[in-house]
Amino acid sequence: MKTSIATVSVPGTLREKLEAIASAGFDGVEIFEQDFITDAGSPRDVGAMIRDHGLEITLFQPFRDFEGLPGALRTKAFDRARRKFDVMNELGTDTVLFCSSGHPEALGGIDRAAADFAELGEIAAAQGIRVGYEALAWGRHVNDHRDAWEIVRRADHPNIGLIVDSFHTLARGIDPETLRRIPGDRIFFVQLADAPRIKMDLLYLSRHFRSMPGEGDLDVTAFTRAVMATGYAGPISLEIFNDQFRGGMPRNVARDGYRSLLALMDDVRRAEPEVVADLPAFPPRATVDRVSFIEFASQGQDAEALAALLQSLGFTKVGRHTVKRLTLWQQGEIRILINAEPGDLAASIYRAHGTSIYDIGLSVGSAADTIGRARALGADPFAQPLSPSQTDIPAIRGLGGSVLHFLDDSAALSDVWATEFTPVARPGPGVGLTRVDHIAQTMTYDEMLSWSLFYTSLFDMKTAPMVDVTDPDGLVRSQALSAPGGAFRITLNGAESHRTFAGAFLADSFGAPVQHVALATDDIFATAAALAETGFASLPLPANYYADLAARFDIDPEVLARMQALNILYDRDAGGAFFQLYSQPFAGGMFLEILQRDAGYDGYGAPNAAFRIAAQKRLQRGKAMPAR
Ligand SMILES: O=C(O)c1ccc(O)c(O)c1
Ligand SMILES: [Mg+2]
Repeated sequence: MKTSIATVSVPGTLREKLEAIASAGFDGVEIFEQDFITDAGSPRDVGAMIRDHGLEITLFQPFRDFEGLPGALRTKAFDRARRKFDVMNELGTDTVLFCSSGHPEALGGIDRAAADFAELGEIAAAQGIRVGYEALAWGRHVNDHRDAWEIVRRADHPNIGLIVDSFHTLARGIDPETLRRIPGDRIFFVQLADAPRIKMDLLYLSRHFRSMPGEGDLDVTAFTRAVMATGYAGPISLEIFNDQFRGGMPRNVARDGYRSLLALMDDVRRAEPEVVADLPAFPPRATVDRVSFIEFASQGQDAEALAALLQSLGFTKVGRHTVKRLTLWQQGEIRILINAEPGDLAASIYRAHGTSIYDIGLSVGSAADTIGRARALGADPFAQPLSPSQTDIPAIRGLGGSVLHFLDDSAALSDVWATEFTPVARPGPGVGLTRVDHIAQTMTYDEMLSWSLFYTSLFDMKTAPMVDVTDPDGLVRSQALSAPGGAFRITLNGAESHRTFAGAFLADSFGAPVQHVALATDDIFATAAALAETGFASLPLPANYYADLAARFDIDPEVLARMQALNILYDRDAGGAFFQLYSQPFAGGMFLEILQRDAGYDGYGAPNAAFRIAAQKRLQRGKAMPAR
């Protein structure tokens, strides 16, 4: 299988694009004509530069408005084609994409278009060129791959074939199974792109909102399975027009593309093993059973303040690391570490970001397989010097330079707590916190797709629809990802403005990755009552919020009064009820959440987010204002 990506998908100058594409691991590139024209090199020089990067030119594109034109326009279109074939020969590529015409004077008619392509086929054959015809979803007369195929079939020329693009088929709601009846050797090229399912003009959606396969809502896997089942053996190429990617870092965009393409082809292979050839073998998506630990980087007085907060939340300091300045706090199955070791990554994280959660330990089916898949998909492995008594726990880099460690039931990894920590106390009674429900990460809006791809390509996790959260000073987009049964949940919060609570946290902490952690209890009223005794300060909510709850839901007035007294928030959906309680912000905008969810409630209390943010900001402003 040959992997490819269109130059239009990656930001930068042509040279920057090629460097990024080659280093991500692609075999080839589609040259988007504009990227070639803007370069100062001759076609031969550009071709040589591409090959010097170890890349093949898989396609030259696009040639627009060719078929169905009358008179002089038709003559000019053929002349244009000849000139472009010459350029292609100098560049060193033999396949070109002709997209269906949008020309206002194009006449339509399947036989007219077929006749144009039959004639073009002769010219192409003489110049050693293969022409692939693609139906644009907004083409004037041809906007469906089935019609494009009929034109190619009737043109009946060996140098004229079909090009299919998942966007054009899936965004129009055309059943991808219809591809299975096209002979694979008549398909000259395959382009892949995903997109969000939003009602929008298709041209606009395609030119601005395409995304890497797996980042959107289209069934690119079904499309690719159908194409591969035809026997198609040419390049598989990404063609992604996306506004955010245009402003991104070339290397990151190319790396994400390669990651998404490999994950996709692996899915196709697992569904239809006989249709995918020469894809390197790597393990399936990892199953995450739970969050095994959460590690803070903190030192000195900040670490003491954090320890006091954990104590007020009912955690017990149960262990001290045998060699490092690392303490282990526990309650239920929740383990929290505070790392004050001077030489560790934790120390540099603390210096750069202040107290922050920089390391998350996940309990997975197989730590070795998880690392195997992560490496295959281009994740960065993480390691730091260990003392001889320390266990080498497999790890990779996560969001914002943070770390993800993987633990499993293997002999070496299952007893790290016993072997590396000296017990200092038995866990106390606690306040009823049982497990980590979810981890909330904050990033810029432009990074959201990249991080959702990171998690969904590596772990068995699904994305929930994006929701808008209003902050008094801007909008925050929030997307949840969850493993089956909610065993592991992450919410990604994309801030567009530094003035939002999320954006200010991001700016003030120089990009620290975790803004809050939600801990589960089976009885939030009992937990809140216990917390009232420990000196824990919850986030106060206004009476208006509770009046609104009373209006929206049928809550027993006595229960509602207790919720108000304890600052408990509420939500309900068809699956059940959901209760939340927040800590006051600490360490520059971090906070903790305590929640109780019915088994059937799969959300995160999104309707409450705006009230939570307003309350947090009110508290911050109150603290910032001098006492009078
Ligand atoms: O948006 C376009 O014009 C365009 C051009 C070439 C393609 O292959 C495509 O899918 C879209
Ligand atoms: Mg295309």
